[in-house]
Amino acid sequence: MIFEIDNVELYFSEKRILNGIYLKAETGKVTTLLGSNGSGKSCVLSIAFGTLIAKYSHIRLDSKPLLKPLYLTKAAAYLPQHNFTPNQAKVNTLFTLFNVSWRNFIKDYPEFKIYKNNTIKTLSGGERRVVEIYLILKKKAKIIFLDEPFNGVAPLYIEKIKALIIEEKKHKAIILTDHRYTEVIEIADTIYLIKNGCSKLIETLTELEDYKYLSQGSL
Ligand SMILES: Nc1ncnc2c1ncn2[C@@H]1O[C@H](COP(=O)(O)OP(=O)(O)OP(=O)(O)O)[C@@H](O)[C@H]1O
Repeated sequence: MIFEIDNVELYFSEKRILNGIYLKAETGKVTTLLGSNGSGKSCVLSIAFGTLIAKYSHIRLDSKPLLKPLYLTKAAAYLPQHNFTPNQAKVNTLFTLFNVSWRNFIKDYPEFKIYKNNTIKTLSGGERRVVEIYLILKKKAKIIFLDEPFNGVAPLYIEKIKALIIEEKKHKAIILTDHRYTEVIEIADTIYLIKNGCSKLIETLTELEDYKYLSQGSL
C-alpha cells in the first residue's frame, strides 16, 4: 500500500502552522518525520489519520483519493503522544480488544507476565507505553502512525521496539516521529524534516545540520 498526503494547509485561529506538506509512506518502509518542537509533526499525523481537520489536505491510498477519514477505513492504527488506554482496562482485556496475542507478547517481554490481570494504570509510565506501542504495532492495520514511541521508554525496550518496527514493516507502512533522532535515523528508510510549515525530503543526513534541525557536528 502507498499512502500519500499533500496540499496540507493548517491554521489555528489566524496562525498558519502547515502550508506545504508532502509525505509518502509505503509497505516495507519506515517513513519518519523530524522537526523542532511545535513544527507541526503531531498535526501532520493527526491530519493523516483523520482526527484533525485542516483547511486543505489531500490523501491518496494507492494513488486513489481518500474521501473519508482514514481512521474510518480501519486501514490504519495510531499511537498518540499520550496514553490512549483507559486507566481501568485490564492488560489482558486490551490484548483481546486489539486482537493481539498475549502469549506472543510475554514470549518477548516475559517480565510483563505478572501484569496480566492488572489494570493498565498500575504499570509504570514506561511499561504502559511499551504495552501501547506493542498493541498498535501488532494491530492488523496496513498503515501505522507512531507519535513519539521512544519517549519515556528505557534503552533496552527501545531496542526491542526498533526490532519490532523492522519486523512489522515487512507488511505495513510505518510512519513515525520522535525526538530521539539517532534511533529514528537508524530505522528510517525515508526522512522528512518539517520546517517553516513545509516538509523537506532529506537525502543526505548533513541536510539536518544545514536546515538547522541539528547543530553542526552532531552527526
Ligand atoms: N489545538 C490547538 N490549538 C491551537 N494551536 C495548536 C493546537 N494544536 C497544536 N497547536 C499548535 O500547532 C503547532 C504544531 O503543533 P504540533 O503538536 O503538531 O507540533 P510538534 O512538531 O508535534 O511538536 P513537539 O515536537 O513539541 O511535540 C504548535 O505551534 C502548537 O502550539
